[in-house]
Amino acid sequence: MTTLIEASGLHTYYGASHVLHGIDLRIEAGESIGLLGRNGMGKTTLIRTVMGHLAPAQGKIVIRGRDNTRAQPHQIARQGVAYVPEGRGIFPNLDVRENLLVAARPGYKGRKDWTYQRVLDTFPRLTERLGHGGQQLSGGEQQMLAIGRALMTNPDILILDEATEGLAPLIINEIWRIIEAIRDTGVATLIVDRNYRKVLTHTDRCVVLEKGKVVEQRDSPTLASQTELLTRYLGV
Ligand SMILES: Nc1ncnc2c1ncn2[C@@H]1O[C@H](COP(=O)(O)OP(=O)(O)OP(=O)(O)O)[C@@H](O)[C@H]1O
Repeated sequence: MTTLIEASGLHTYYGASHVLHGIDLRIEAGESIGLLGRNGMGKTTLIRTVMGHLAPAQGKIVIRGRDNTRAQPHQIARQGVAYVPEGRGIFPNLDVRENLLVAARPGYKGRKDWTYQRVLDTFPRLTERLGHGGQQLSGGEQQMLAIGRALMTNPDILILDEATEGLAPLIINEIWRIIEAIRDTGVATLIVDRNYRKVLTHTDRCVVLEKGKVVEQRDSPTLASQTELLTRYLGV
Protein backbone atom coordinates (compact mmCIF):
# COMPACT_ATOMS: atom_id res chain seq x y z
CA MET A 1 0.00 0.00 0.00
CA THR A 2 1.06 3.59 -0.61
CA THR A 3 0.82 5.95 2.32
CA LEU A 4 -1.10 9.06 1.35
CA ILE A 5 -0.99 11.05 4.58
CA GLU A 6 1.18 10.48 7.60
CA ALA A 7 0.80 12.83 10.53
CA SER A 8 2.99 12.23 13.55
CA GLY A 9 3.31 13.75 16.99
CA LEU A 10 0.88 16.59 16.28
CA HIS A 11 0.36 19.14 19.03
CA THR A 12 -2.08 21.97 18.26
CA TYR A 13 -3.13 24.91 20.44
CA TYR A 14 -5.82 27.57 20.29
CA GLY A 15 -3.92 30.33 22.07
CA ALA A 16 -3.00 28.87 25.44
CA SER A 17 -5.45 26.00 25.11
CA HIS A 18 -3.60 22.76 24.28
CA VAL A 19 -6.03 20.65 22.17
CA LEU A 20 -4.05 17.99 20.27
CA HIS A 21 -1.58 16.08 22.43
CA GLY A 22 0.76 14.20 20.12
CA ILE A 23 -1.52 12.64 17.51
CA ASP A 24 -0.34 10.09 14.95
CA LEU A 25 -2.57 9.41 11.96
CA ARG A 26 -1.69 7.39 8.89
CA ILE A 27 -3.94 7.07 5.85
CA GLU A 28 -3.13 4.69 3.02
CA ALA A 29 -4.21 5.35 -0.57
CA GLY A 30 -7.82 4.28 -1.07
CA GLU A 31 -8.40 3.67 2.61
CA SER A 32 -11.56 4.75 4.39
CA ILE A 33 -11.05 6.00 7.95
CA GLY A 34 -13.53 7.10 10.58
CA LEU A 35 -12.58 9.58 13.27
CA LEU A 36 -14.62 8.94 16.41
CA GLY A 37 -14.81 10.59 19.82
CA ARG A 38 -17.20 12.61 21.92
CA ASN A 39 -17.78 16.32 21.35
CA GLY A 40 -14.75 18.51 21.86
CA MET A 41 -12.19 15.68 21.72
CA GLY A 42 -10.27 17.27 18.83
CA LYS A 43 -11.61 15.69 15.62
CA THR A 44 -12.19 18.95 13.76
CA THR A 45 -8.96 20.39 15.14
CA LEU A 46 -7.04 17.39 13.80
CA ILE A 47 -8.60 17.79 10.35
CA ARG A 48 -7.93 21.54 10.32
CA THR A 49 -4.31 20.90 11.32
CA VAL A 50 -3.81 18.34 8.53
CA MET A 51 -5.42 20.76 6.05
CA GLY A 52 -3.04 23.59 7.01
CA HIS A 53 -5.77 25.79 8.53
CA LEU A 54 -4.07 25.49 11.92
CA ALA A 55 -0.31 25.29 12.38
CA PRO A 56 0.83 22.54 14.73
CA ALA A 57 3.20 23.66 17.50
CA GLN A 58 4.97 20.29 17.17
CA GLY A 59 4.81 17.31 14.87
CA LYS A 60 4.97 16.53 11.20
CA ILE A 61 2.54 16.19 8.30
CA VAL A 62 3.83 14.16 5.37
CA ILE A 63 1.85 13.73 2.15
CA ARG A 64 3.08 11.04 -0.26
CA GLY A 65 6.46 11.08 1.44
CA ARG A 66 6.92 14.87 1.27
CA ASP A 67 6.97 17.15 4.27
CA ASN A 68 3.89 19.41 4.29
CA THR A 69 3.98 20.52 7.91
CA ARG A 70 4.03 24.23 7.06
CA ALA A 71 1.95 24.02 3.88
CA GLN A 72 -1.00 26.38 3.35
CA PRO A 73 -4.53 24.99 2.78
CA HIS A 74 -4.42 25.63 -0.99
CA GLN A 75 -1.11 23.75 -1.24
CA ILE A 76 -2.56 20.78 0.65
CA ALA A 77 -5.65 20.87 -1.57
CA ARG A 78 -3.50 20.82 -4.71
CA GLN A 79 -2.04 17.54 -3.60
CA GLY A 80 -5.36 15.81 -3.91
CA VAL A 81 -6.68 16.35 -0.40
CA ALA A 82 -10.27 17.65 -0.58
CA TYR A 83 -12.00 18.91 2.53
CA VAL A 84 -15.75 19.46 2.93
CA PRO A 85 -15.97 21.40 6.20
CA GLU A 86 -18.88 21.49 8.60
CA GLY A 87 -21.24 24.14 7.24
CA ARG A 88 -20.50 23.46 3.56
CA GLY A 89 -19.03 26.41 1.62
CA ILE A 90 -20.74 26.65 -1.75
CA PHE A 91 -21.26 29.86 -3.72
CA PRO A 92 -24.85 30.97 -2.98
CA ASN A 93 -25.02 33.30 -6.00
CA LEU A 94 -23.91 30.67 -8.53
CA ASP A 95 -26.21 27.92 -9.76
CA VAL A 96 -25.47 24.22 -9.33
CA ARG A 97 -23.80 23.86 -12.72
CA GLU A 98 -21.59 26.92 -12.16
CA ASN A 99 -20.70 25.82 -8.64
CA LEU A 100 -19.44 22.51 -10.03
CA LEU A 101 -17.64 23.89 -13.08
CA VAL A 102 -15.86 26.64 -11.18
CA ALA A 103 -14.35 24.00 -8.88
CA ALA A 104 -13.09 21.78 -11.73
CA ARG A 105 -9.39 21.12 -11.96
CA PRO A 106 -7.10 18.16 -12.56
CA GLY A 107 -5.96 16.28 -9.49
CA TYR A 108 -2.49 15.28 -8.39
CA LYS A 109 -0.29 14.51 -11.41
CA GLY A 110 -3.05 15.61 -13.77
CA ARG A 111 -5.56 13.01 -12.65
CA LYS A 112 -8.91 13.64 -14.37
CA ASP A 113 -11.23 10.88 -13.21
CA TRP A 114 -14.16 13.07 -12.26
CA THR A 115 -15.84 14.78 -15.17
CA TYR A 116 -18.83 17.07 -14.73
CA GLN A 117 -21.04 14.29 -16.11
CA ARG A 118 -19.65 11.68 -13.76
CA VAL A 119 -20.28 13.92 -10.76
CA LEU A 120 -23.87 14.50 -11.93
CA ASP A 121 -24.35 10.74 -12.39
CA THR A 122 -23.34 10.29 -8.74
CA PHE A 123 -25.86 12.93 -7.56
CA PRO A 124 -29.16 12.46 -9.41
CA ARG A 125 -30.76 15.09 -7.18
CA LEU A 126 -28.32 17.74 -8.32
CA THR A 127 -29.09 16.93 -11.95
CA GLU A 128 -32.68 17.98 -11.28
CA ARG A 129 -31.50 21.30 -9.82
CA LEU A 130 -28.84 22.39 -12.30
CA GLY A 131 -30.24 25.89 -12.85
CA HIS A 132 -31.01 26.55 -9.17
CA GLY A 133 -28.89 29.05 -7.25
CA GLY A 134 -26.91 27.74 -4.30
CA GLN A 135 -29.16 29.68 -1.91
CA GLN A 136 -32.31 28.02 -3.34
CA LEU A 137 -31.14 24.52 -2.46
CA SER A 138 -32.21 22.58 0.62
CA GLY A 139 -29.59 21.84 3.26
CA GLY A 140 -29.15 18.31 1.92
CA GLU A 141 -28.75 19.49 -1.66
CA GLN A 142 -26.19 22.06 -0.53
CA GLN A 143 -24.28 19.29 1.18
CA MET A 144 -24.38 17.17 -1.98
CA LEU A 145 -23.17 20.14 -3.99
CA ALA A 146 -20.30 20.69 -1.55
CA ILE A 147 -19.26 17.03 -1.96
CA GLY A 148 -19.72 17.29 -5.74
CA ARG A 149 -17.49 20.37 -5.82
CA ALA A 150 -14.83 18.49 -3.88
CA LEU A 151 -14.97 15.62 -6.41
CA MET A 152 -14.53 18.09 -9.29
CA THR A 153 -10.99 18.66 -7.94
CA ASN A 154 -10.19 14.97 -8.64
CA PRO A 155 -9.04 14.23 -5.10
CA ASP A 156 -7.20 11.19 -3.80
CA ILE A 157 -8.86 11.70 -0.44
CA LEU A 158 -12.13 13.30 0.59
CA ILE A 159 -12.41 14.58 4.16
CA LEU A 160 -15.98 14.94 5.40
CA ASP A 161 -16.71 16.66 8.72
CA GLU A 162 -20.31 16.17 9.89
CA ALA A 163 -21.66 15.80 6.36
CA THR A 164 -25.09 14.70 7.60
CA GLU A 165 -25.49 17.29 10.37
CA GLY A 166 -29.02 18.69 10.64
CA LEU A 167 -30.39 16.81 7.61
CA ALA A 168 -33.63 14.82 7.26
CA PRO A 169 -33.34 11.00 7.53
CA LEU A 170 -34.02 10.31 3.83
CA ILE A 171 -31.33 12.78 2.77
CA ILE A 172 -28.93 11.37 5.35
CA ASN A 173 -29.36 7.92 3.75
CA GLU A 174 -28.71 9.42 0.35
CA ILE A 175 -25.49 11.07 1.60
CA TRP A 176 -24.27 7.74 3.01
CA ARG A 177 -25.08 6.07 -0.32
CA ILE A 178 -22.97 8.71 -2.06
CA ILE A 179 -20.11 8.28 0.43
CA GLU A 180 -20.18 4.54 -0.25
CA ALA A 181 -20.21 5.11 -4.02
CA ILE A 182 -17.18 7.39 -3.70
CA ARG A 183 -15.43 4.83 -1.52
CA ASP A 184 -16.02 2.19 -4.22
CA THR A 185 -14.15 4.34 -6.75
CA GLY A 186 -10.95 4.06 -4.72
CA VAL A 187 -10.91 7.63 -3.39
CA ALA A 188 -9.78 7.50 0.25
CA THR A 189 -12.15 9.01 2.83
CA LEU A 190 -11.76 10.46 6.31
CA ILE A 191 -15.13 10.76 7.97
CA VAL A 192 -16.38 12.50 11.11
CA ASP A 193 -20.06 11.98 11.89
CA ARG A 194 -22.16 11.89 15.03
CA ASN A 195 -23.73 8.58 13.96
CA TYR A 196 -20.89 6.29 14.97
CA ARG A 197 -22.74 3.17 13.73
CA LYS A 198 -22.85 4.60 10.22
CA VAL A 199 -19.17 5.57 10.46
CA LEU A 200 -18.28 2.03 11.53
CA THR A 201 -20.34 0.61 8.64
CA HIS A 202 -18.83 2.81 5.95
CA THR A 203 -15.12 2.72 6.86
CA ASP A 204 -12.26 0.21 6.91
CA ARG A 205 -10.72 1.46 10.13
CA CYS A 206 -11.62 3.84 12.93
CA VAL A 207 -9.43 6.04 15.08
CA VAL A 208 -10.88 7.09 18.42
CA LEU A 209 -9.84 10.38 20.00
CA GLU A 210 -10.13 11.34 23.63
CA LYS A 211 -8.89 14.69 24.92
CA GLY A 212 -6.67 15.21 21.90
CA LYS A 213 -5.05 11.76 21.99
CA VAL A 214 -5.59 8.60 19.95
CA VAL A 215 -6.92 6.06 22.44
CA GLU A 216 -8.03 3.29 20.04
CA GLN A 217 -7.42 2.34 16.46
CA ARG A 218 -9.07 -0.77 15.01
CA ASP A 219 -10.66 -2.28 11.95
CA SER A 220 -14.21 -0.94 11.85
CA PRO A 221 -15.95 -4.37 11.95
CA THR A 222 -13.86 -5.33 15.01
CA LEU A 223 -14.55 -2.06 16.78
CA ALA A 224 -18.27 -2.32 15.99
CA SER A 225 -18.44 -5.50 18.08
CA GLN A 226 -16.57 -4.01 21.08
CA THR A 227 -19.49 -2.51 22.94
CA GLU A 228 -17.47 -1.97 26.10
CA LEU A 229 -14.94 0.20 24.23
CA LEU A 230 -17.67 2.12 22.44
CA THR A 231 -19.37 2.83 25.75
CA ARG A 232 -16.12 3.95 27.34
CA TYR A 233 -15.03 6.32 24.59
CA LEU A 234 -18.26 7.41 22.94
CA GLY A 235 -20.59 7.18 25.90
CA VAL A 236 -23.09 5.05 23.98
N1 LIG B 1 -11.55 28.31 17.54
C1 LIG B 1 -11.36 27.77 18.75
N2 LIG B 1 -10.82 28.49 19.75
C2 LIG B 1 -10.62 27.95 20.97
N3 LIG B 1 -10.91 26.67 21.31
C3 LIG B 1 -11.47 25.92 20.35
C4 LIG B 1 -11.73 26.41 19.02
N4 LIG B 1 -12.29 25.43 18.30
C5 LIG B 1 -12.37 24.37 19.12
N5 LIG B 1 -11.88 24.66 20.34
C6 LIG B 1 -11.79 23.73 21.49
O1 LIG B 1 -10.93 22.68 21.12
C7 LIG B 1 -11.41 21.44 21.63
C8 LIG B 1 -11.56 20.46 20.47
O2 LIG B 1 -12.57 20.91 19.59
P1 LIG B 1 -12.93 20.18 18.21
O3 LIG B 1 -13.91 21.03 17.50
O4 LIG B 1 -11.67 19.82 17.53
O5 LIG B 1 -13.61 18.87 18.75
P2 LIG B 1 -14.46 17.78 17.98
O6 LIG B 1 -13.97 16.47 18.47
O7 LIG B 1 -14.42 18.05 16.54
O8 LIG B 1 -15.90 18.00 18.57
P3 LIG B 1 -17.22 18.60 17.92
O9 LIG B 1 -17.93 17.44 17.37
O10 LIG B 1 -17.90 19.19 19.11
O11 LIG B 1 -16.79 19.63 16.91
C9 LIG B 1 -12.70 21.75 22.36
O12 LIG B 1 -12.41 21.86 23.73
C10 LIG B 1 -13.12 23.08 21.79
O13 LIG B 1 -13.84 23.82 22.75
